[in-house]
Amino acid sequence: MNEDTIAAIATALGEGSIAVVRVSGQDAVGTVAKIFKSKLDLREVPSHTVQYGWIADPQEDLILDEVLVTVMKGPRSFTAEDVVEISTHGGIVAVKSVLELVLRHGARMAEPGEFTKRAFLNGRIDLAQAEAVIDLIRSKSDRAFQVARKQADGALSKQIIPLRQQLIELVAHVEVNIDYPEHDVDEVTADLIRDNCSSVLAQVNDLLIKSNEGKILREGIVTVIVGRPNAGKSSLLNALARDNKAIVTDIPGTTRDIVEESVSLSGIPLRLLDTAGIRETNDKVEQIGVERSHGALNDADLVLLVLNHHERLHEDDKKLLQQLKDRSTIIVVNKIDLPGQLELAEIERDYAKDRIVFLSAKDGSGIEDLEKAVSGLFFSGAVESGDITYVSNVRHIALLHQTKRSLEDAIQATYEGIPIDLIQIDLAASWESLGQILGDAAGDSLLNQIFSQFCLGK
Ligand SMILES: Nc1nc2c(c(=O)[nH]1)N(C=O)[C@@H](CNc1ccc(C(=O)N[C@@H](CCC(=O)O)C(=O)O)cc1)CN2
Ligand SMILES: Nc1nc2c(ncn2[C@@H]2O[C@H](COP(=O)(O)OP(=O)(O)OP(=O)(O)O)[C@@H](O)[C@H]2O)c(=O)[nH]1
Ligand SMILES: [Mg+2]
Repeated sequence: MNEDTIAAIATALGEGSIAVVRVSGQDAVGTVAKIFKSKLDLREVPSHTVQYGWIADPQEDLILDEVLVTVMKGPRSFTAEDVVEISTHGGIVAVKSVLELVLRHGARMAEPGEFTKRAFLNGRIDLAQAEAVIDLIRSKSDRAFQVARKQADGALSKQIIPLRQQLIELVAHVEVNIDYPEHDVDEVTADLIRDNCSSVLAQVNDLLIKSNEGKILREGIVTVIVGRPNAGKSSLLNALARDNKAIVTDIPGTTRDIVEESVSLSGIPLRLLDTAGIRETNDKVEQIGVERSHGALNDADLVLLVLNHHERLHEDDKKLLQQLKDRSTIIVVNKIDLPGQLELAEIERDYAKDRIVFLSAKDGSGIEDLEKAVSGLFFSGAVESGDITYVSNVRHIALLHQTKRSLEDAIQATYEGIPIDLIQIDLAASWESLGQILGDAAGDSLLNQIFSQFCLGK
């Protein structure tokens, strides 16, 4: 258990109705008790109760704020240590002055992710669950949230733990049965290793297939091309597919139904969907097309928003720019072969430069820049694929691959007359790499790297 008591603001900084200072550690109750005035002494109150009172600077006899204080004694708390939460009035002034006072009375400022790190170090959650907490905070869609939610509850861990158990029992069993390690494996032991490794391998493969990577490799990233009529969406699909798949005319409202095509951009498989141009229309068929465009947009992993370089921004463009700014979106400024009218500054307010690509779907110039932008997004992990999966974290996927290789090596070795003590090394390695997913024996540098991605106060 950690010696020192940490504190941080747990809520977003900005105007809001309530803000929370979170304090955790051995002396959390004692620290807050020094600055909290109420009917009861905070050191005496029952755990998991809320107290009404005032935060006051005892030296200056100055009242800072009227608050509610929650006491949660370890181990029944988020960190498994004593936790005290102070709910202050919203806005940054009240909460900052309360935090400063807490820091002057014995707590130290928490590092980013330190509360969750303590929950891990104190054994309340494993590393895969802690990592899911970051995904929870970052998730931008209901589905991404659901995936993270499941993992935070230990869905992946629950599948890994029995596999590790099976492997450790195998290692122990083989250990007892080898009298002469330098000799070849006898048939009974070889069969035992093959049976167990194959069954674990099948389940590891299953996890990999269900992982994001697996889904993307099988089905491609669902990529929707949207924009106003005549922006050049169908022309872009054709340019990327190197084929005249979609009908292109200069009549706005040409595309009515969704046109689908699988393409590979720098080796990344995309399922491209060309959609009807989004606008208000009285044409019944076109209306249905526009509805389908919105539907496709909701289900997309990646969005290519096509704007016409030769025209000024339309209200419909502005709406889409706003709607898509928190999604995995690339802005495609098309028709750069024509003189520019588009108000770029307005787009650059909400979109980073590496998310904006200039091209001409007509003559093909700039298509490579789009490829670069897509692979940039993909490899940074910003593109999240739709389905509920257990494994979405690249660290977990890499460790599952490592486990798979060790298991395959062990199975192979039983056929090649390799000494048993060498096979034991492969078995132990597979047990260890599975354990690393859960954070077994995780080193400081890995933990720092993971937890530093958190926000302050988490
Ligand atoms: N005010 C507040 N709201 C919050 C959090 C918080 O820390 N504070 N959370 C922070 O993310 C989330 C809730 N997550 C939590 C997860 C575990 C425990 C906890 O105390 N677990 C103990 C005891 C369980 C029990 O009493 O049954 C345990 O699992 O041992 C608390 C909050 C969302 N809302
Ligand atoms: N000059 C120029 N014209 C282009 C370019 N891309 C598309 N066009 C022309 O713009 C017109 C509309 O292109 P489409 O690809 O059909 O546009 P769309 O966005 O699919 O339109 P809808 O299906 O009606 O929503 C056609 O006449 C294209 O030839 C480009 O890069 N440069
Ligand atoms: Mg079209």
